[in-house]
Amino acid sequence: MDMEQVNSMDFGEFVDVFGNVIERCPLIAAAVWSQRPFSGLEDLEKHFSAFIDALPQSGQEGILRCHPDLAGRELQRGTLTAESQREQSSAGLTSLGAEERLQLAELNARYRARFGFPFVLAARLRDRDAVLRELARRLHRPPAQELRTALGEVKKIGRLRLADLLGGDPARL
Ligand SMILES: NC(=O)N[C@H]1NC(=O)NC1=O
Repeated sequence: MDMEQVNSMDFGEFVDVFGNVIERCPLIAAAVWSQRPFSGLEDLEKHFSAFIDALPQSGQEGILRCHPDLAGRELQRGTLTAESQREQSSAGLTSLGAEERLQLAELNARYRARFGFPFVLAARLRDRDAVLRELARRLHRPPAQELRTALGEVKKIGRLRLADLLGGDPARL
């Protein structure tokens, strides 16, 4: 898909294609569509990012709450989005042993109790040991700093998903 094709999409097509760039937040793609034409992948990514940055804290936390837990109930039930399933699988989270799954569930619950939103991290960029390490590390950080980090991870996930859709190199975004 090239930018000319992206820029010629009507609203419905655009939201169909880019609606899950930010997990379960098609509203963001709907808002970004009005900013077309886009000069390239980087430009498109900037618009997603700017929308997130412009939200009040309640909206930013809402975005985080739209994310499924890593190796959580949705994975067990098979109800993850296709993108999330692929990402969690690439970090080895779909093949955890019972003990690791329990450890992750316990840390996820502690994280959610402390911050009020789920632990979010770009799973494709880590293996399962790194996921556990990061979770244990971020659990103790000040809430304002943690919100910033978590939103940074949402943007990384979005950048990788955009690069998948547009055939770009995410490292060069
Ligand atoms: N909780 C969480 O980080 N979920 C996300 N991470 C990722 O890479 N895909 C997701 O759905």
